[in-house]
Amino acid sequence: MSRPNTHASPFHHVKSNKTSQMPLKLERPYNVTVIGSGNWGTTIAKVVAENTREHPSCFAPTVQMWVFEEKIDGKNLTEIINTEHENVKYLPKIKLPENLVANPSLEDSVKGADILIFNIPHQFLPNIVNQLKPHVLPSVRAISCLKGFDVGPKGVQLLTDYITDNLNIQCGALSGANLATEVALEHWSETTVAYNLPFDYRGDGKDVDHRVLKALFHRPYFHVSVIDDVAGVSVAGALKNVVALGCGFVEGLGWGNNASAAIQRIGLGEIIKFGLMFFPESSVETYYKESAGVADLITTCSGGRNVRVAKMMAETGKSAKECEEILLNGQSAQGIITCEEVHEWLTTCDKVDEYPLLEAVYQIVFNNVPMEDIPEMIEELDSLTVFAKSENKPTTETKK
Ligand SMILES: NC(=O)c1ccc[n+]([C@@H]2O[C@H](COP(=O)([O-])OP(=O)(O)OC[C@H]3O[C@@H](n4cnc5c(N)ncnc54)[C@H](O)[C@@H]3O)[C@@H](O)[C@H]2O)c1
Ligand SMILES: O=P(O)(O)OC[C@H](O)CO
Repeated sequence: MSRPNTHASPFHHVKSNKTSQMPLKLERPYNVTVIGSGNWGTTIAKVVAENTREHPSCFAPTVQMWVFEEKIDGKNLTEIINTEHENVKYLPKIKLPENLVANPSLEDSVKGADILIFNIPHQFLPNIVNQLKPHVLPSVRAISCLKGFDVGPKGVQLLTDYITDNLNIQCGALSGANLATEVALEHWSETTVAYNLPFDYRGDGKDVDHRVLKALFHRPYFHVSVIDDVAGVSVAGALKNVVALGCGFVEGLGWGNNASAAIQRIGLGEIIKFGLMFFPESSVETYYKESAGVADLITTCSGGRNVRVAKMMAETGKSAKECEEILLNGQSAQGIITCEEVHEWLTTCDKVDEYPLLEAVYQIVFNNVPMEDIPEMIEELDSLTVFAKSENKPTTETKK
């Protein structure tokens, strides 16, 4: 079954040109804006600003970074970033390039931009996109670093498609095994960028393509692979956060590495199944070959914010929201919202039973189901004889 009512955007399905060995020559340098300045938003802005500074013939050196303004000890965060070159709240102790300019005005930050990089917790996307609508031309190209889905009248939608549909611009995705602090410290890692050329592609050297994106994101410490599979990259990035909550539960219960590995194995299976069922354009190879696939699952389940929040839930009995607030100082654990979106969608299409782990995480987070029940909740039911819990007598339940 694929998504009902999915809007067929005029943009999506053109295969991109491959990265070639020829030096990159553009008709003019592109202006780049990063929308968002949290833990990952600031890190990606740093990566990009280092590259724009190094390649002035391809990119205007100054990178605008839109900041959701807030006061830190009575001072505007934008002012602190622009004078101390540090995001003291969301990425402390990391020096930012001086050509990265924090801007509190969304409208002003995108003025003249050729490339927009979306990097905010995805619950804020609808509001941001609404504000941007009058200010973004269709010639602009975008990359989304967001993790999550939009579930609404169009069914389950990728956030890249949400951006395309609402702003009428082509949008790709960036995702990988990328804990922000490690990338910010310039420890080596890999990432995946997925992008398709739009139908109104203006031609080599006149538009954003795979080579431009590689030049924009690749650093000696941040190795970029550019592919076409926007759906695969997006599905893997969204769902691994839900799986990471499951890992946090078993870790917090003290069940050890074997239990965490079991959750990741089952999680990977459900991620691939979800991708192929609802986004059949995604490629199974992306889930196990790309950094955005299994590698991101592993790193997120080892040291991400979702695993930390879930572990604290197990250890303290506090709710997900309470733990997020206590642990993350304004940052967001996206798995909490994503498991709700996934539950809503699977309920709508009557497929909840086919995703026992994703559903178990939702039930634990939102309905206080005991996390100790995880093994029974995720038991694979296909052609198994299951013992009815209460009476301890065999029943035969077979998955529909
Ligand atoms: N942090 C990571 O390690 C990491 C790595 C890869 C991908 N991601 C993904 O990147 C995306 C952005 O994550 P992040 O870590 O940069 O954000 P974050 O979790 O640090 O969130 C904090 C940001 O949200 C902003 N914010 C708060 N209220 C807001 C509002 N009402 N409107 C708009 N913005 C508001 C804050 O100003 C701050 O910039 C997420 O989808 C996340 O899953 C994160
Ligand atoms: O800290 P998390 O759980 O939001 O995950 C971080 C990244 O997505 C890891 O690649």
